[in-house]
Amino acid sequence: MDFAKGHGTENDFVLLRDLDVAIDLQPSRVDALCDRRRGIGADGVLRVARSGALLERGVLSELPSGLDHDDWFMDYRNADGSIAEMCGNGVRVFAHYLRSSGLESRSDFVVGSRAGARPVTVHSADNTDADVTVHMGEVRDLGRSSAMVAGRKFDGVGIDVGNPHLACVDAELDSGALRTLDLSSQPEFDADVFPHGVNIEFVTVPRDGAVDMRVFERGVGETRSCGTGTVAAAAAALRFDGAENGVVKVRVLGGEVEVRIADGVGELRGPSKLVASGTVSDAWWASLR
Ligand SMILES: N[C@@H](CCC[C@H](N)C(=O)O)C(=O)O
Repeated sequence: MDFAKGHGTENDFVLLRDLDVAIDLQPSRVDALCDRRRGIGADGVLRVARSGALLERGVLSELPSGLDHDDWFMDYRNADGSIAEMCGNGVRVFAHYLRSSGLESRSDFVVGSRAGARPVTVHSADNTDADVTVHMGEVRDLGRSSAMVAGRKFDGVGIDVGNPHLACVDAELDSGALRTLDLSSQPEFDADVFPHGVNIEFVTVPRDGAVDMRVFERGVGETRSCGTGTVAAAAAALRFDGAENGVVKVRVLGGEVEVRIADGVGELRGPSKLVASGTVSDAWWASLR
């Protein structure tokens, strides 16, 4: 089984090219593949296939809105094997892989996700680096909620970007305090508001159009970046300033991305890097249960 490894601002993925949808991605296998000691190591897995093939093989029960059979589909799995609706950094890396592997030659095309179609613009791409904009769709308000970290309460706003987020812009959180926040375990959150779990962003107040962010991802733990999380953080930061629309630079542990929010719709621009490719041992893969 061939794989590629890539990351978007150090949110890293194993990509599996599976146009026939023949690979069984049961959770225990994804978990092992993403394990940084037992496997290759990654925050998630991106199966590369077309929407129609995933539908025919029963991986999708229906085509998400706006997708045609021929559209590419990013079949995303979190490191613990759970399925998530969307992954913003993943879409950039997925689009980069399509271009670098020769599967796609256009600069503008659609990448499907369980949250629906996510059109991309590939501004530049070579075999290692790319610069990609993802049209992230609707940014929906889920109301106010809060998270607890080490006995400290963080107020935030629930935001749906295809997947659920709680973005906590905190006036007392400067970049130093953000750095020392202990995100080694799951922050507490209100399961009545987020019955399917939530990705939680801790965000400094906007200054000169930029914020710093750390994130604890559902199904993964702390990651060095989360693309959908940066869109949620940008929306929350704009709202903190009393604005609905604008452009926000979001600095994460693994780099920096630019988010544009206009009329309730998000756009994410940032880098992608492809760092390796190789073969997963068939015997090892078959031995996983
Ligand atoms: N890292 C991703 C988000 C991946 C999914 C998330 N963990 C979830 O369960 O919703 C991103 O870049 O958006």
